Amino acid sequence: MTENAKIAVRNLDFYYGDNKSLKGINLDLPGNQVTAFIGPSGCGKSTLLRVFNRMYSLYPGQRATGQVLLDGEDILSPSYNVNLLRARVGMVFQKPTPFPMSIYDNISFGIKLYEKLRKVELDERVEQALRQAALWDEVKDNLKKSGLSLSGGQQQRLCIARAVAVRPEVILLDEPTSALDPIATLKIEELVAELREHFTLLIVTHNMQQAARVSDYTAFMYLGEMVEYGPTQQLFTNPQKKQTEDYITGRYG
Ligand SMILES: Nc1ncnc2c1ncn2[C@@H]1O[C@H](COP(=O)(O)OP(=O)(O)OP(=O)(O)O)[C@@H](O)[C@H]1O
Repeated sequence: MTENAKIAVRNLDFYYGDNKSLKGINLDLPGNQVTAFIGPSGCGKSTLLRVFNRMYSLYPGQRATGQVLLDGEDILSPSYNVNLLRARVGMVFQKPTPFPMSIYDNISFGIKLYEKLRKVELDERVEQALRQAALWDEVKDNLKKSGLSLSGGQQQRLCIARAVAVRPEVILLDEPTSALDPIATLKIEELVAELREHFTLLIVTHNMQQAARVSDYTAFMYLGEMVEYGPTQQLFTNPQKKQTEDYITGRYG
């Protein structure tokens, strides 16, 4: 394992029933960086992302073999507590999914699951999370309003605030801008770049320009395999594999 790997993936296979969707993945992901996962539809990007917080374990018939080491500890081990894992590895989905409750409660809900805070401390944490998600100025006078009353882009930033509020180490983003307009998309991209100061971010995107704009490292996947992984600039300007070159120049996918 390289010394600065926050997450090290070792010989990871993933199965939906009998269907093998990830094949022998090996990867070292650095901390406090943004890594983008790209590749044609069905190549396994979302499947891989969902392994990092064991989201798949909610579904019978889905299983992973191999190792995923978070700071050296195997999170796939049955003895690794999944609640602890979800606190360490947060997730933001494709469609904004605020809870049907107030903006304040959307944020405080997750914090209360893990910590007992006094009201003033909770207020501070809610404000801090909303500031980190670049949403505070827009909602500070309306914290009691429903999270569902916000625009799509604001709702997605609320979901990011909800994720950062529990102070995870890693944040998984599964195509977080695909339901948003270009301006809301730009805001989320800027936010992702800022958040790397405090978190390790892993983002699945269909959009190669987005990967090039927001990420430090890019992983190109094809048919369940990790074809190429490296610094984003190198992968886009000087790919080492022909498959990568074909994909980024638009020859397939
Ligand atoms: N719930 C499921 N049951 C069975 N097979 C699945 C399931 N979800 C995904 N797969 C299969 O696993 C493979 C990888 O899918 P995955 O969704 O991870 O790809 P992806 O790269 O994220 O695709 P997209 O860009 O279209 O979201 C595909 O062959 C897909 O058909």
